Amino acid sequence: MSFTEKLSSAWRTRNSLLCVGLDPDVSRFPAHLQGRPDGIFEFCKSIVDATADAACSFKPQIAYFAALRAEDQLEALCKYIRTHHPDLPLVLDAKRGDIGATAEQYAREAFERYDADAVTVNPYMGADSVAPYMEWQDRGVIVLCRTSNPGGSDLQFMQVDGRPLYQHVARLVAEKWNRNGQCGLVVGATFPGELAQVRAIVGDMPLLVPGIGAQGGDIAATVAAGRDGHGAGMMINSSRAILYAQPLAGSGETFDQAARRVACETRDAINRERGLAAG
Ligand SMILES: O=c1ccn([C@@H]2O[C@H](COP(=O)(O)O)[C@@H](O)[C@H]2O)c(=O)[nH]1
Repeated sequence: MSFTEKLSSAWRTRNSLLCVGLDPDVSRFPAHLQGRPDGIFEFCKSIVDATADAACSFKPQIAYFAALRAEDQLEALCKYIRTHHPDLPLVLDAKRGDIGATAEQYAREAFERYDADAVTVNPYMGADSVAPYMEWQDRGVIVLCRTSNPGGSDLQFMQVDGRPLYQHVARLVAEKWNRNGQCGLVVGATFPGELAQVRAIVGDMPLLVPGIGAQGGDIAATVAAGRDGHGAGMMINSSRAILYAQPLAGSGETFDQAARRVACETRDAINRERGLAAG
């Protein structure tokens, strides 16, 4: 099954547009997982199991693993997700971009080593820098378009031939790069106006939408701007707000139970804006 088929199926069967981001920050782990050699894997595994039925996908961010020389734990986590939650797409957030020969190696890293269903890439180096990922026709290639951070405007808002650069990226991907129907775009929830512009350009292409939760993006505005013709079309990512959810005072909640509660609340808040019942 291709990435886009798997994602469409997950949207339907899980009744969720929530992508759970896996950005493990050891300093925020519960005490019993700090200092353990497998602590990153165990933390993420608990989050994955606790949130899987509220999610349409998982998105590990590679930097959090690589910075701690914990790529082996990322490998183990990816294998765990594919074995225990095989119906949920695994999006490796790596934001790669380089010349073709090097991109071939990055593609192998994402799709062989980690066996991800999709990877995020940077379009700045152009068509030949993304071509090696497209060779993996059953995998997704998710291209940065209008990122969620304020500094994204420095380049992405530059006017080129009367239109902001991010709109050229959206058009280029939709009209030229997406020959196999395997592409998606990253568009931040922090910019719903631009999200609506991108949706108008790319039709039903899947969008990875980070920026709700810790970055403060508005769920109602995000759903209104980014939904596709079927009321889906987005993986709306939340990482820190779910991973480090505070257990309710006096409730005895564990960290993963708190994460589950926030994930379910976030899924339900998204679904309310889609006009769907909670749960
Ligand atoms: O434009 C972008 C692209 C990627 N990200 C990534 O998404 C998560 C967001 O984490 P939160 O804790 O929910 O803020 C993180 O992995 C970023 O690297 C993004 O935020 N914006």
